[in-house]
Amino acid sequence: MLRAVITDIDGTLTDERRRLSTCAIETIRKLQDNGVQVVLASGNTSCILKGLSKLIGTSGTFIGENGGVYRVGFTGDLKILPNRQIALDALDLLTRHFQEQGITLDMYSPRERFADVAFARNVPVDEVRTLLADWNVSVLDTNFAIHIQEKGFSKGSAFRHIAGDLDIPLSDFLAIGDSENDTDMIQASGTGCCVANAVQEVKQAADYVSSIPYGEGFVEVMTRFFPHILER
Ligand SMILES: O=C(O)COP(=O)(O)O
Ligand SMILES: [Mg+2]
Repeated sequence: MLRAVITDIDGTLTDERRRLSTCAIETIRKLQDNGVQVVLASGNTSCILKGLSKLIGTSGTFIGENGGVYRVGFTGDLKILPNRQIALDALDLLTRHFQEQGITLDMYSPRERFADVAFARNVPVDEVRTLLADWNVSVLDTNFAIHIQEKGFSKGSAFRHIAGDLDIPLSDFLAIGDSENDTDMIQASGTGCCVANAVQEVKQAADYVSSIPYGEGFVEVMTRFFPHILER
């Protein structure tokens, strides 16, 4: 039985300019108030996730940095899993490579990250992947940023830890997202969904794709799967 939701943020609860959708927030509050645990799962930093959990009104459980960090409930400790040094060493190589082309990487929240590194998409992600092909790192393009992290960590891997800690089977979760960093989380859940603006890889992994994009698409999916709460 569906009793928890794990949701991506950028592109799923926001519009294309990263502004939170107010109807998605209202929907999360109704779910949470009616006993459906809502977990945020994002490439964003734990600072942002702590604030959003409180201000949106979720369960307090979140995944940050694409599975590099997670916390269970508002009082849980922040768990930091990967070795960030590997990502920093890879970043060094990228910085020198793009510097030679006169391009400076535009880093996102470098001081607030414990597990990965993230930068703007003003360099070709394929070139980044080629440069790091032999490294023990994953390269993720979220449509909002490029992230580098030690291999073996993802939203899906942190999701398994969280489901175990909460004692809720993965099959009782609905997962929803939009980008390649959401694919394994969507596959691991009992009900995998995505919004209409999702990339093709995610649409293929999902059981259900909304007909409308972004936050309104999130509301559409939740109304379909939790009609007893949201259609009242
Ligand atoms: O941080 C990003 O690049 C994207 O974040 P998201 O995982 O919430 O879409
Ligand atoms: Mg996203």
